[in-house]
Amino acid sequence: MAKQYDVLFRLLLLGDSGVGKTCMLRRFTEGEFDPSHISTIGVDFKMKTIEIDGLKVRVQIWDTAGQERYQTITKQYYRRAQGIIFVYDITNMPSFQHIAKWASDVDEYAPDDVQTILVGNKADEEFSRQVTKDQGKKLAETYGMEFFESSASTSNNISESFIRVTELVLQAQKRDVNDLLGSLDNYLDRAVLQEEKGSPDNHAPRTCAC
Ligand SMILES: Nc1nc2c(ncn2[C@@H]2O[C@H](COP(=O)(O)OP(=O)(O)OP(=O)(O)O)[C@@H](O)[C@H]2O)c(=O)[nH]1
Repeated sequence: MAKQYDVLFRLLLLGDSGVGKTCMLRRFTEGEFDPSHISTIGVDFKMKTIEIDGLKVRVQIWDTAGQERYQTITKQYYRRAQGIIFVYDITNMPSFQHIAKWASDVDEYAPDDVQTILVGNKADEEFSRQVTKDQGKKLAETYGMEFFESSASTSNNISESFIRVTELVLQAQKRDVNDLLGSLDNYLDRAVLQEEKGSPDNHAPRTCAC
């Protein structure tokens, strides 16, 4: 059967337990919201195909458990991630403060070129807000990340967040390919020059010793 997509990217959701990672993923992949909280055990994943710049991009999104006791398992998934969404809950200040710890783990275990964004979820719960939008923006700036506030409940900014991190991964891949082609061009130019220099036509005629 013909492949149904052009590229496959691996994304990871990271953040404290209860910030809404599973709900965000379900909202994005299935368009549904379930208000019950069943903590993820270890990791789980869902797939979705989206179209960006005419390319069919298949995203494999890994939903990690926020609970400390699963960290040894979840860290094993950082290594293969190309994009990461850091999630905190705007009604839960500690979940925002812990982003620093999640980011430092990513520094340690994920590839250097991993693309990251920051998302403050549960933006529908304005009345219980503990983290201002400005605080979120500033933290994102500190890490050089783009920032969204989302709600898995109303679906506000859910697709936008997943699509944006996928776009960033795609752009990074294109840059890598262009860099590679640039190096290959340079290499070929140098090889042609060498070849021309080494060619007998370019040497002065040798005097015969005989
Ligand atoms: N009001 C509101 N509640 C939300 C939202 N997203 C998630 N929740 C609720 O928050 C609770 C936790 O959501 P989960 O998606 O299970 O959280 P999680 O981050 O996956 O948690 P772990 O699997 O333990 O890491 C659930 O009761 C959800 O209904 C949201 O955008 N708005």
